[in-house]
Amino acid sequence: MAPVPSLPIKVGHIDDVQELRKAKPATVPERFIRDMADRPKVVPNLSSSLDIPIIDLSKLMKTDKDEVMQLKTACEEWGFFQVLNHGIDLNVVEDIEKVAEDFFMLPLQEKQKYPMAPGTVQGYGQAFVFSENQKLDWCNMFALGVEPPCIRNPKLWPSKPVNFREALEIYSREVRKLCKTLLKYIAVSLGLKGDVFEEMFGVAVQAVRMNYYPPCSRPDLVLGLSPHSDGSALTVLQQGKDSSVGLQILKGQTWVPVKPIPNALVINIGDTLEVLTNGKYKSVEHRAVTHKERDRLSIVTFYAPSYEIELGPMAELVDEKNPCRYRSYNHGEYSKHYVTNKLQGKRTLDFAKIQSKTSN
Ligand SMILES: O=C(O)CCC(=O)C(=O)O
Ligand SMILES: [Fe+2]
Repeated sequence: MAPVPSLPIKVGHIDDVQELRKAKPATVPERFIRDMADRPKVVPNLSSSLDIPIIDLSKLMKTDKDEVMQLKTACEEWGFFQVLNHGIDLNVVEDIEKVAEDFFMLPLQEKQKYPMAPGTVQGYGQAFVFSENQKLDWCNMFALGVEPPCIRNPKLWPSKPVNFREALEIYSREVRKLCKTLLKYIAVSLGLKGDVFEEMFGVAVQAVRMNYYPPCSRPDLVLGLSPHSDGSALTVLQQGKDSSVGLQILKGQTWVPVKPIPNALVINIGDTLEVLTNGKYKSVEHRAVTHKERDRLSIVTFYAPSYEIELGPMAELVDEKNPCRYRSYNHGEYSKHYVTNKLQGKRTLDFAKIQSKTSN
């Protein structure tokens, strides 16, 4: 979450979706209704045979060869996996969920004490809205920069619920450890030294976004969150315990639902890792859909290198068969590019792609 320009941005009136839900208008307001091609197909109870891979971290930490292979396949073929035995205490996971839920359930007036200014990405509101005619997501967001301390905006850290700050600090510390561990084994799975990312990243940037999706009377017309890939190196996503299925990832031409598994965390490869691995491990487009009766909560941590570093494909992953597919750039610049553009699939990564006939 890099700083964003101070140009005035006109986004028009943005309805708060929780308030809309309470008011129960006869129709969904036009700004939320997607163009035909972008609408989610609602396929009731059709359980997809495709499931994203599951990785057991306790096995990885014993450098179990099979598990490292599974991780490699998960990163190469899916860009997404669920991690079991992630080592984060259940209380820590439950506490963050509780404070996030309590925050979203506060009266609007209280939440609006922490507004996300148009064109910025921290605070309460809707991120990635840059114009009056842009379609809106059926989602309320609350996002905060966490590490390093210089990216924090203390005015946006809420005083209610009272234990919010403490729960977020503890959770973020644990997720940071998890990201470092995962990156170590991701490096191993690439045949690289385990500490290669840790050494390269400097003081890593960590931000959290809590997404709350109220039920929507017409889930067939709206999206909870527009299709996008994450700008991070790695993302850790916690799905609320009682939440409906909502996250979907694009595999080929199919949107595959990510079914919540109790006590698992969802991990995905972000754009930064795609660039560093020269496209061997790709970020994958994903989106959220809504449900007619059930709400959904997700708590998402983005983990990325320091804004200071220059990055590009790692030399070990570039050769004659795998020519360099991305240019080198400053990570802070990419972050700024990411947060100043609307979410539109993987288009943000065009920033770094070297266009060639063979690139995809
Ligand atoms: O709510 C979800 O499952 C998706 C969230 C997400 O992709 C994001 O916040 O970047
Ligand atoms: Fe995402």
